[in-house]
Amino acid sequence: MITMENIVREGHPALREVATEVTLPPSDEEINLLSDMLTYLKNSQDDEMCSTYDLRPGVGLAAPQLGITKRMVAIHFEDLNGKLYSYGLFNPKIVSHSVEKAYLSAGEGCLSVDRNVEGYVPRYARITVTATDLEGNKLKLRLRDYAAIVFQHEIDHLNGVMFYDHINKENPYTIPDNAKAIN
Ligand SMILES: O=CN(O)CCNC(=O)c1cccc(Cl)c1Cl
Ligand code: NI
Repeated sequence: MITMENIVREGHPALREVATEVTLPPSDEEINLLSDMLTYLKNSQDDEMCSTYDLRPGVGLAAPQLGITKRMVAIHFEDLNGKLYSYGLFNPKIVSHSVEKAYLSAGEGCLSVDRNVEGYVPRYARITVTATDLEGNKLKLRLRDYAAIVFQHEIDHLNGVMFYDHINKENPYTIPDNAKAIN
């Protein structure tokens, strides 16, 4: 099982590389890895597992955070309307996005960042993502608000981008232009 020991931290080169596309169909090793990434997220959202294995909670995880520069991400969370987003994705790609931006008023955090970095992270309010899931289905996901933000945080990891790269250096709490707050 994946634990925090497997997660690389700031300074590890994998976090600043552009990850490589996975050749489809994925190998058994790649399928098992992506499945283990999804399991990490589920474990990290279970109080027992969290305390037993000293896990930090997460709603997404990208392979570069394990030092593996492949375009694979796992997402697992329930939004405020109770909609479950649970995906293991190969080669996710943002194919279109809104002009409007959005940001989490609570800011963002990252398992690969062992410190609190304050400030608003401006992102697209709505995105369309194509990807192949763990079962080999080609997906086209239209995402908005919190889901859109989480997917962008993960896809950023595949491009060597950290959430704080987006924060305004002069004033971290600058309200980004044309952006709406998401609580
Ligand atoms: O790359 C994934 N992680 O680092 C997992 C830990 N961070 C989170 O779960 C998290 C927390 C707040 C906002 C966003 Cl957007 C995310 Cl993604
Ligand atoms: Ni992260």
